[in-house]
Amino acid sequence: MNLKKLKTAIIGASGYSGAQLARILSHHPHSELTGLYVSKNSLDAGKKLHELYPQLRNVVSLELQPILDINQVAENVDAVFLATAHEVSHDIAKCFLDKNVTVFDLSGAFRVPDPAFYQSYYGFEHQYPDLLNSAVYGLAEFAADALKQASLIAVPGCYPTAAQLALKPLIDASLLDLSVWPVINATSGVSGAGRKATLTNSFCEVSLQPYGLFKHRHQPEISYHLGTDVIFTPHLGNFDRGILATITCKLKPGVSRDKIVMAYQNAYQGQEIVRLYEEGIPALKSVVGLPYCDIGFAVEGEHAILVSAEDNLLKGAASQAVQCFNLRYGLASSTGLV
Ligand SMILES: NC(=O)C1=CN([C@@H]2O[C@H](COP(=O)(O)OP(=O)(O)OC[C@H]3O[C@@H](n4cnc5c(N)ncnc54)[C@H](OP(=O)(O)O)[C@@H]3O)[C@@H](O)[C@H]2O)C=CC1
Ligand SMILES: CC(=O)N[C@@H](CCC(=O)OP(=O)(O)O)C(=O)O
Repeated sequence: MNLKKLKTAIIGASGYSGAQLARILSHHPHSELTGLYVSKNSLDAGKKLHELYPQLRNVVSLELQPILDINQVAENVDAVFLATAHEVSHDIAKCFLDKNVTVFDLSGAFRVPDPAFYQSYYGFEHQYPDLLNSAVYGLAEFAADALKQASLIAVPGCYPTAAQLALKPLIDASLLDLSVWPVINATSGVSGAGRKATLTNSFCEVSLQPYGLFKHRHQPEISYHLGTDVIFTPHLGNFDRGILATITCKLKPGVSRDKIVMAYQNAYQGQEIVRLYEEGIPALKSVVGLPYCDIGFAVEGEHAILVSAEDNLLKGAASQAVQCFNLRYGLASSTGLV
């Protein structure tokens, strides 16, 4: 492929997903990583990224810069990755779009095209309904065509990625009895909460525990994009990285194991990043540090249990954003990732 190197920048580069992006984009064959940005008053401004993440020594050489003039940053890049809080992404995406910069937003600011959803689940009034309508939801394995024309890409949430990759092929193939809502139980490592210290994610406080029961913002994100109601319960686990989702669902009468295998194979044929287990069940240790989502399942009578595993910072955030970048610019989805 003859694509020139595209100039890229990361906003929120000192955060957990921003640092993963920096690692990936600094050796991606079609990215020239030109800037790593943090907030205007960030205590990390002026530091090299490897001062925060020693594993990036000799991998990423750029310094973290305070974002003083967004327009100036926008004038000098082709694509920007927003690894920032929802409210920050919401406020700054338009500045980049106005300068014809393609925006890959890792936050939830543009994932569901319904302004009322933001008031209920994110606690702010969305100011850009037109952008909500034009944003492409970047569940990479299902969005290749839409991504080719996209200017604003809403990278799915970490739990929604794991849940949808397991459920969507079976829903699309009409194998599930959706009068019984699929039940998604998923456990995330603490890095899912971001780098800023809080009491709930401090070492001595973390203990395996469900949270956000019936109220987590990822439930409507999953339901909207799957087109069906679900019960979603996230759990916080006492490990740093990874999400494991265990999903129970009811099959339509007569649906066999073979039909499920076929539905997954049809959906993921040629998709390197989703790995199907025809035997065995995925575990976190097989995906942490890697861009894959592993999917396995078991069937008993009219029920199936689906299991998906991913690294929340990679397939759940940074590497999926790079898959979207690849597809946006006509590259193979896994370029620079495997
Ligand atoms: N962690 C995860 O597993 C996942 C996260 N996400 C989403 O990705 C986004 C980033 O998450 P995560 O990496 O965890 O977050 P972190 O809290 O780890 O990092 C946030 C980053 O944003 C910077 N920042 C804060 N305010 C501003 C600002 N006004 N302008 C520019 N930079 C700013 C912070 O640096 P400083 O404060 O020093 O300026 C830091 O670099 C969030 O929207 C999150 O919901 C999505 C999927 C998974
Ligand atoms: C363990 C943990 O706290 N996880 C985060 C979700 C991860 C994430 O960042 O998802 P979004 O991009 O949708 O915010 C949470 O439950 O809020």
